[in-house]
Amino acid sequence: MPKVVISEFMDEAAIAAELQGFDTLYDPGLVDRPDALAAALKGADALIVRNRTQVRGALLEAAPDLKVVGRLGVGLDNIDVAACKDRGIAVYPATGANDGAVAEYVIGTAMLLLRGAYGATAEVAAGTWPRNALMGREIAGKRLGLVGFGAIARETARRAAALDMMVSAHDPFLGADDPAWTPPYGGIARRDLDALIAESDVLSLHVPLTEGTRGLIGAEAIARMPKGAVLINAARGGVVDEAAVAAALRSGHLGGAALDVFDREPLDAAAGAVFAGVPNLVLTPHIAGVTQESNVRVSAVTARAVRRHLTER
Ligand SMILES: O=C(O)[C@H](O)COP(=O)(O)O
Repeated sequence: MPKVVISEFMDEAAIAAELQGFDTLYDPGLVDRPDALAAALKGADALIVRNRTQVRGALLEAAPDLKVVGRLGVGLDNIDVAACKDRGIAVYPATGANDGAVAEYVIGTAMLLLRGAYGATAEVAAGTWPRNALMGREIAGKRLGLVGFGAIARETARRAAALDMMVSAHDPFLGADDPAWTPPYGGIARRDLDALIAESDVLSLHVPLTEGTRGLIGAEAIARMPKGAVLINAARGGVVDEAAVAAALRSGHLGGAALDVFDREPLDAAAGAVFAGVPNLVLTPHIAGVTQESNVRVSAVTARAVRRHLTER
């Protein structure tokens, strides 16, 4: 009976539906107990992870029988994909299953930060009536700039267009004749990165963390964004310089920012100190892609891929 180890949280109904008949160990706390995880991996055929379990080096050494890794998400930066390939271990990301969740996060934070009206509950309840101070901006007519134009960015673009935004994107891996630039709801303006940064009222990042994207949006790039622009990073920490974002919000050059991902996760109190008292800032704990609905989809897709790999090969 194939043995499956699951080291981070997932939807238990998907385990019951897709992995019945397997010797399954579901312990979402294993990620924080490396010795227990290594012991559990002895004789394991499959491992299912989110983004915290580091599937490389010592872990792979501890799992000589591993045949498949299921990734409950799309980013693969916690997996040494080349080492897995060398060992004949298949890796299945949950491609497409959390696109909508991230797209809603981007649209939601863009509207929240442009409007700026939703943080006054205590003042209003206390009898202050800050109408002029809370006169914010509409999303309609603003230009959304997408850095990277893969599946999540495209879902974001579709929602943005429905809200009457203008949409531009930069993606060096997508040729000018790719049909993605001309979706049925209207054209996406194809831009180089400098032009995109200079013209976007809302700039949203949709790239993996690589040598080429680390530090992509630093102080210099932020200075070239229009005054009052909103920056959203629900992609990967390290693509954005967090201290530069904090400084630009304090100076008022940026009108708002939403950061869901960080150079160091979890963000500890020392690393988070840079954000203390910074205005117009939304910080969330790497949750843009994780909703109740996406957890169900991601878990089903991943468990199914693992089951098929173990039974149909
Ligand atoms: O890569 C992803 O899909 C997101 O970062 C979410 O990842 P998760 O599996 O850790 O929720």
